[in-house]
Amino acid sequence: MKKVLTIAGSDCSGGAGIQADLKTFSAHGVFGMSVITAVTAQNTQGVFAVQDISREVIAKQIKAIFDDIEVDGVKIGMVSQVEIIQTIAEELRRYQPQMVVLDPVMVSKSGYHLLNQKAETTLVKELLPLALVVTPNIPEAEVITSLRIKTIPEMEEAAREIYQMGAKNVLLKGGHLEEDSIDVLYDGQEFSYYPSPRIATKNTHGTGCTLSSAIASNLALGHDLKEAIALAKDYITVAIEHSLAIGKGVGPTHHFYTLYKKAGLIE
Ligand SMILES: Nc1ncnc2c1ncn2[C@@H]1O[C@H](COP(=O)(O)OP(=O)(O)O)[C@@H](O)[C@H]1O
Ligand SMILES: Cc1ncc(COP(=O)(O)OP(=O)(O)O)c(N)n1
Repeated sequence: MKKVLTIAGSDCSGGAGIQADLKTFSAHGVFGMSVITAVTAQNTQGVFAVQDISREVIAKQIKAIFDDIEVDGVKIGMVSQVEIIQTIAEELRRYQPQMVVLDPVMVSKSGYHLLNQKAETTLVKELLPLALVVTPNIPEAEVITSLRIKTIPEMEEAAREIYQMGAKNVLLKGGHLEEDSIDVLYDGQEFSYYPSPRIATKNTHGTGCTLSSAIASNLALGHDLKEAIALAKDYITVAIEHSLAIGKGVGPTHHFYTLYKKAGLIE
């Protein structure tokens, strides 16, 4: 069985972070493991508190996994502080996993800063070069490049700029566009496009976490990057189409719709 690791924060309400990542891994039939970087108190309405895990404990979690288990894929999500980013980068340089997907989580949908603003440049400098692909959403790409992004040509320009900062591949997600939800991949040579019609739902909590974990799973399963993204895009589209009206705010996506359907558990 392929083994995939998420290095990310915990979302106690189960919609994003570590919890979304582990559900995504299970839905892909890979064995999920987690290094927790922070514990958040959040739900479908907002983020109320964050407790970072110490850099020593983060380093020890990474060591415990890599010293014992072969890791086929890694996804990096919430990494809130400069010291935490430096620790993760040091450990990844030591263990050198090849299939690393970096989701540069900055601000939650509810507007909470999950990444300390001082850490934005550290994330780009330390983690970008270690990733096979980085998956910013439009607001994150705007922060990284200082460009304004509203259109596909503007997404292409930003993806090129992030590539020039040291990323091997850039997948700029289009969930924040006004019309269709088109994700744009730049590999340094050409652009590839992953379109889907915009699904009319407010329940999109954890979409970015889910997409990056699905890409990491597909890479671990042996797909090349373009296939891994295409399959992940299909997965997130179904998960959003069948998203769950849980809680009073922005509900989570459905990770097991296809599995439950095949098993006859839902109509
Ligand atoms: N309403 C929507 N309809 C269809 N796809 C969506 C919708 N919202 C987000 N997506 C898709 O979900 C994935 C995550 O994108 P996005 O929401 O931009 O990330 P984030 O959660 O990091 O803000 C992308 O593949 C994007 O195209
Ligand atoms: C612990 C934690 N990590 C990441 C996020 C952001 O997740 P994302 O998939 O970008 O979804 P939204 O929060 O933007 O809906 C998070 N909220 N918590």
